[in-house]
Amino acid sequence: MDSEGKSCVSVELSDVSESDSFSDPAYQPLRVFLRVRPFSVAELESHETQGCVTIEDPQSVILHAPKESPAMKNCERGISHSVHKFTFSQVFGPETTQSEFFEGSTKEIVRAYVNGVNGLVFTYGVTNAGKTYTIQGTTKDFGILPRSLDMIFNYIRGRQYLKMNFKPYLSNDVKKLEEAQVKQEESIKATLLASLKEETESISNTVANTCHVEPTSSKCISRNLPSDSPEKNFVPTDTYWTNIQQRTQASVWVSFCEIYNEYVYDLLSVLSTLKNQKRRVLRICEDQRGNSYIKDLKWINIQSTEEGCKILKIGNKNRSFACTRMNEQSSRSHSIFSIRLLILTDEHQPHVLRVSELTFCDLAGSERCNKTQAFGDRLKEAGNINNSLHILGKCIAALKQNQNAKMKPSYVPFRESKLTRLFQPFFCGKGKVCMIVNINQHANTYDETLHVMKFSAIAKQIIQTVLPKSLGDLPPKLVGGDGKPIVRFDVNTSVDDFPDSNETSAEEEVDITILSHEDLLKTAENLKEKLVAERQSKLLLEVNIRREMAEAMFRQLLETEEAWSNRLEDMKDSYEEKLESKFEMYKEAIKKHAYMCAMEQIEDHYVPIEEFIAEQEKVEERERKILQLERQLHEQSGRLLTKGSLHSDVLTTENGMEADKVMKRDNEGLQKQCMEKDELIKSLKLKIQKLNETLLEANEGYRKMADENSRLKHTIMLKDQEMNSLQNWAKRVLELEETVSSLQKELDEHKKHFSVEDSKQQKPRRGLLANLKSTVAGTASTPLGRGWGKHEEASTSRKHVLFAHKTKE
Ligand SMILES: Nc1ncnc2c1ncn2[C@@H]1O[C@H](COP(=O)(O)OP(=O)(O)OP(=O)(O)O)[C@@H](O)[C@H]1O
Repeated sequence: MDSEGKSCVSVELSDVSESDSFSDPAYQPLRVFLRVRPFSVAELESHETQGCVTIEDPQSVILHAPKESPAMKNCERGISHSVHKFTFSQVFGPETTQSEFFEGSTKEIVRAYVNGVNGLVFTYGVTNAGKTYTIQGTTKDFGILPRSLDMIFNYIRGRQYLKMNFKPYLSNDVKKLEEAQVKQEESIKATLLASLKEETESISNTVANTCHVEPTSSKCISRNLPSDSPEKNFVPTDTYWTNIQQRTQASVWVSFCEIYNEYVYDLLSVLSTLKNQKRRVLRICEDQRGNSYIKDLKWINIQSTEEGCKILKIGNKNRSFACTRMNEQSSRSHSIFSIRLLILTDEHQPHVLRVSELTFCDLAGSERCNKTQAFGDRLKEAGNINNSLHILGKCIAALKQNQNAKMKPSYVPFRESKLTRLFQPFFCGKGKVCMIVNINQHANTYDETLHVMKFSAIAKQIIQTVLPKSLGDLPPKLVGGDGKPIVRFDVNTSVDDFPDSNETSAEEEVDITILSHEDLLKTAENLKEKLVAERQSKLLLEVNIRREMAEAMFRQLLETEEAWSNRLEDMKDSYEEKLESKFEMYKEAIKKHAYMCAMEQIEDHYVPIEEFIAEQEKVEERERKILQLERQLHEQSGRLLTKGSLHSDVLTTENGMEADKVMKRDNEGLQKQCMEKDELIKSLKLKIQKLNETLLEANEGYRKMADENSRLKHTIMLKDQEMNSLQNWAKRVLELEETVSSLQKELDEHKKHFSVEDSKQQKPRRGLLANLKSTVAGTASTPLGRGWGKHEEASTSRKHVLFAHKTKE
């Protein structure tokens, strides 16, 4: 890079060295990896712009803004840089294989996971950047998820607990199932796997290439991994495990769900073929330790990588099935695949030693809806995706800020979206997090990619996560088939150490009549907080949706205006062209007509000009002769008169008679010639007159053309006026925009007002019912309640205004 380029570089990670000091994975709770997708054959053939992404070294990458991109334009205006440098835990270039990527990114987390540390791996990036490819891979080249399953089964090989009577329960507990329940589990699993009949063959073949399934079907040995692969020689580092491994066994359970439009759906629920059957929405709850879990989510026991892959395929199938039915695109939802590893001890009388969870989340494409031109359902969908990713960004930014002891700790809004609620335990010190940033090298998605990189730059700066007091690190509980606690799994703890088994396990299942006064107050307080958070998130969502709607409408109006003005311009041009061509046509016709007339006349009376001149000269010559003869006649007569007086009358008479005869002859000849010439002159005058008439006709035609011309000019003027009225419309749209922003400010003020008023609401503690009543009444009568009502009215009136505008349109 030249010096000029260097001066343009904005280094996004100022504290790289600081985070590098935590190079020991044990101290690095969040690692951020970058994977750059290679160009596809089609992209290479279409000469997709290259050179936007340059990998500088294994930790850093440089983005160069392509020409004509908004980023480059901003750079030219001096608003931002054209070159950005980003650093990551590791950068994987386009040539990286799936195996190399797994080794370098996820393996560490799986190693910790089998030793009891929870893990979260999520992919982030724009659509088509390779997120799904990285997590799932292809049937020929597995992604990190099948590879992790393979590693887990390799690890527990020979120590696998094959019965299904210990099942994951709530967030971190285990349920011991009765015989009947075990049978039910087995039948659920069989039904689920049967739903993949047709694909079974191909999966078996593919997985057989990866795993060699032993007769028990529970043991799977990697074949596609090199013989010296660390997986094969993997030795648990956990000393505790090593000491007790002789009597430990492991049971693996998986779940697969998706978050679509802020609703959680189970992808392992067998869907009915009925067309109008709606998918069941699942709820996110919290256990008494504050850990989130998805209520009623299906957990399926798997006994090999092959089964895991089948479950993945079934979930994908259900996902795409639901998508086709609702006309969605798969990348419009966040998919979450979780693996729970139950470590059991004592073969004869098994107890659960610990439970660990590894979650893979394939986030929806992070592109913004402005680019996708979304409306209606698509806009709502994009709004929800944007919102959940935005809240994830807010949580990450808050976590980053809270690392700084000098700054006031800020609220981490985990509860504002389903996604962050589920991620919360991982970000709160309950495990390791690995963020995989996927990017492609397309110039046309450069701005989105830059946005993704900036997001990840903040995440990369998180070097320490929080552990709130409410999230105590209690060991898992064992409950019976009826859901009542049996024992808490701690080898050193007896059953007696545990409090009343009727403790609340999920917030929505609380029976308030059994709660003490203090607990009730706490519950009310919690509910109030949740209500506030819920309202805030809804408000935020509404503001976002409104803003995006307004933007979309404004864009649409601008486009309409542009289309109309283009149409007007086109019409103007075409009218002008038509006018010009008509005018030319008439001109040509007149010329032709005049020429034809002239030709006709010329044919009838054609006298070549030379002849005409010669004739004229002849006439002039003759006139001169006549004059000469007349002069001679006068002279003669004069002389005759003189002679007559001197000579005899006889002579005079004879000579005079002779001269008279000659003169008479000459005179007659000349008169004849004169008459002929007069005729010629008359015919020529006639010709000139006819030519004049033709000229008049041509003038008349020209006058008509001029009239037509002025009429068309008038039409153009009218169209100009129409265009002006459209421009007035555009101004009105701008005014609407301002109204929307002022409404937004109003909403913000309501929010502020609410939070101030809420903090004032401290009531004296009284009896149980009185407290509840006052809490409810207080909430209803708060300025927020009223403000909320007002806001509803305002929003309704705004809707009316918008509706009125739309009707006008
Ligand atoms: N590292 C890679 N090597 C080869 N091909 C890749 C790689 N990464 C992605 N691809 C290919 O690129 C295409 C898009 O990848 P993928 O579907 O994983 O993108 P995505 O980010 O999950 O998209 P979406 O958000 O729309 O679901 C696929 O055809 C995939 O096979």
